[in-house]
Amino acid sequence: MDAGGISDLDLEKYDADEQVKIICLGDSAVGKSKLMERFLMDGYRPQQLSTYALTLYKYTTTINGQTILVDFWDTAGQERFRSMHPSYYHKSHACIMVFDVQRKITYKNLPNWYKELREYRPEIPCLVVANKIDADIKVTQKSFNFAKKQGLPFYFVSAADGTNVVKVFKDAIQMALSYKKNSNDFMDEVMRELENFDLESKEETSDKEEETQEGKPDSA
Ligand SMILES: Nc1nc2c(ncn2[C@@H]2O[C@H](COP(=O)(O)OP(=O)(O)OP(=O)(O)O)[C@@H](O)[C@H]2O)c(=O)[nH]1
Ligand SMILES: [Mg+2]
Repeated sequence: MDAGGISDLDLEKYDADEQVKIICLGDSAVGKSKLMERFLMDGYRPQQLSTYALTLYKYTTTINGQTILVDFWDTAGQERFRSMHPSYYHKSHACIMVFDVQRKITYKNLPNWYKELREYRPEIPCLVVANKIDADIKVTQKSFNFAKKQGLPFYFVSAADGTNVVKVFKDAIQMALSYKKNSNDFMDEVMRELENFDLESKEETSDKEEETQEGKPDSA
């Protein structure tokens, strides 16, 4: 909208039929940037320094003959301070909230992220993503009930091997679009689909099994 200097990317905007903004939330090092990179470049570089500047990824896709421009926002490492600048949330249409299945603390912090999200964006679709399942596939049998309690769609993913990454981002785009169009149809459809989802069926295991290596940082 605010075209200062018009770059090639800005020009795309004017050709797009629809434009949505999708934000990513979650503790540091849960894999937010890797997930974006995985989806956008279908590649994965195992080592990278934390993000220190806000990164905006532009993605164009065609859905039902319409050109959709998606702005994916990745954080500036502000999450270390447990709070994002309000402009991060401004006019966003969907949120991908990520935790690391190998570090329980990142799961425990989800309610804080969710609370802040809802202060700024009470209604936007929010997808909960359990990342790094490649490190130990058994985690998909543990119960992570936060999403269920809040009535949010939940996905087990891996930025490392790509499991479910495309699914999450495609669903996020669809939900962002339907939010913008003020319809809950797609959201309902996804919730129904996820209820029958294979991995989800094993979720009623005990809370104990949720214990992982709490506080253990990823080795660099
Ligand atoms: N095993 C495994 N490691 C991953 C996966 N995704 C990310 N990582 C690793 O986790 C670390 C953090 O990933 P980032 O994508 O930088 O995490 P981030 O959430 O963007 O972190 P900040 O930018 O600091 O907020 C990196 O060392 C990645 O290589 C995954 O799916 N599996
Ligand atoms: Mg990052």
